[in-house]
Amino acid sequence: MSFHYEQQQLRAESVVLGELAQRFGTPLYVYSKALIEANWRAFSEHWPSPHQLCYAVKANSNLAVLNVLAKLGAGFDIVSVGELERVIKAGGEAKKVVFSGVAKSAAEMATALNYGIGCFNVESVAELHRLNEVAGEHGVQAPVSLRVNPNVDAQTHPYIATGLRANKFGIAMEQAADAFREAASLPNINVIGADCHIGSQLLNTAPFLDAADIMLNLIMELRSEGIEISHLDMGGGVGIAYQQEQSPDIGAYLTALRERCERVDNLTLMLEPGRAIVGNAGVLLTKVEYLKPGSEKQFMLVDAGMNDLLRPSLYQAWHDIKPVKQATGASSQLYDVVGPVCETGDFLGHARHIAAEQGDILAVMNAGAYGFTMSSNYNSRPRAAEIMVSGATAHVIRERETLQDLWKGEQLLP
Ligand SMILES: Cc1ncc(COP(=O)(O)O)c(C=O)c1O
Ligand SMILES: N[C@@H](CCCC[NH3+])C(=O)O
Repeated sequence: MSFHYEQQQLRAESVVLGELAQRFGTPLYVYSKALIEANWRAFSEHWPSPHQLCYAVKANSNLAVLNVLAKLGAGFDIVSVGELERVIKAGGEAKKVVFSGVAKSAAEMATALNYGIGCFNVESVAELHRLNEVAGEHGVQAPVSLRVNPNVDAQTHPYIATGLRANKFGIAMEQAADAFREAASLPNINVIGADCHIGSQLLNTAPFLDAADIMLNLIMELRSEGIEISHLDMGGGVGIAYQQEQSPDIGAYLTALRERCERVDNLTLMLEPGRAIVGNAGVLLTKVEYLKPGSEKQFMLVDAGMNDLLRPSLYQAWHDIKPVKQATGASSQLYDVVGPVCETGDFLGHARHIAAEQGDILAVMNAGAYGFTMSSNYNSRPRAAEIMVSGATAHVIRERETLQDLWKGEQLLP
């Protein structure tokens, strides 16, 4: 299944990636439907009842991806009205949506209330008051969970750690109980949950379990005061193997989490996985434009850049880079694989041994999460097309942007 070589050709399920590059051009994102489904089931099959899994839409928000997950019964974690509208368009149910994000506007709150979303994950007391007002204007009570910042070190890249005191996310642990009391006193707020999300790409599950203990203690304290928290949402963050790391065993993690939660009665558990669902289910195909022997290094110049896949430039993230055809005759050499964007920081991989020559197609692996969703039009580069493979069939799920798309809405002065 998924991405593998067969007769020296890299395939997505049974589709040859080199043929997709020829048919649809590059740069090209390609996803495996079967792998997305298998990743989802790794969570849902280990997850106790009552439960709700909310896929984090920011990881990959293509409508086809959301639709595949909606059909498996997924809920969704969103951070904007744009993501909410995508979920609805893709057939997701508003009541299974949780709305995270530190700076929700009043207009976004109103739209979410109109759709009847499942829960607002509120991240500050100021936001709580705004939501109370907006809900009042709509004559409804807003279902609310407060996002707590448990001050646990996620042991991940500093840009994607979110659960430390110094981070902007959630309500500080020291202030959390008071914030819940305040929430419970507001007429248009219905406090139903508590949540946290300590960071992304965690390879060790111990910080999640530490955070769960902290959250469970808080929930017990609040319940003893009559504040009936009915769900605990532990966010996303489960990491994947980009290099040779050992990724967490989902079953073991969920079992450990479940055992901890058993000490609180009638508590619904929720999770918001993103990367673990789509990360390894996508690749970015790119063509070698030139080989350039420098005086110090050799460069492999490819047609995908930091605007297509930002992770290496932003986090020094490592993605494996493989030729889609093995044994082409090219000899393996050491290259910096760099893109066409006018930035020294525009690279896909440094110091890689690759056997490829001009015109060959490479696959940048594990690019299904935070790949296309973080892409941009920098240097006036149209964004890539996206393909979803299912068995032997390749479906275009997003057309390549055209040059006309680039200046849509722009106006010359009169
Ligand atoms: C609130 C929230 N939930 C879920 C996620 C998904 O995280 P991941 O893709 O690491 O599972 C994120 C992103 O880090 C997030 O900010
Ligand atoms: N964008 C990040 C993950 C951050 C998730 C947002 N909370 C990445 O590519 O790894």
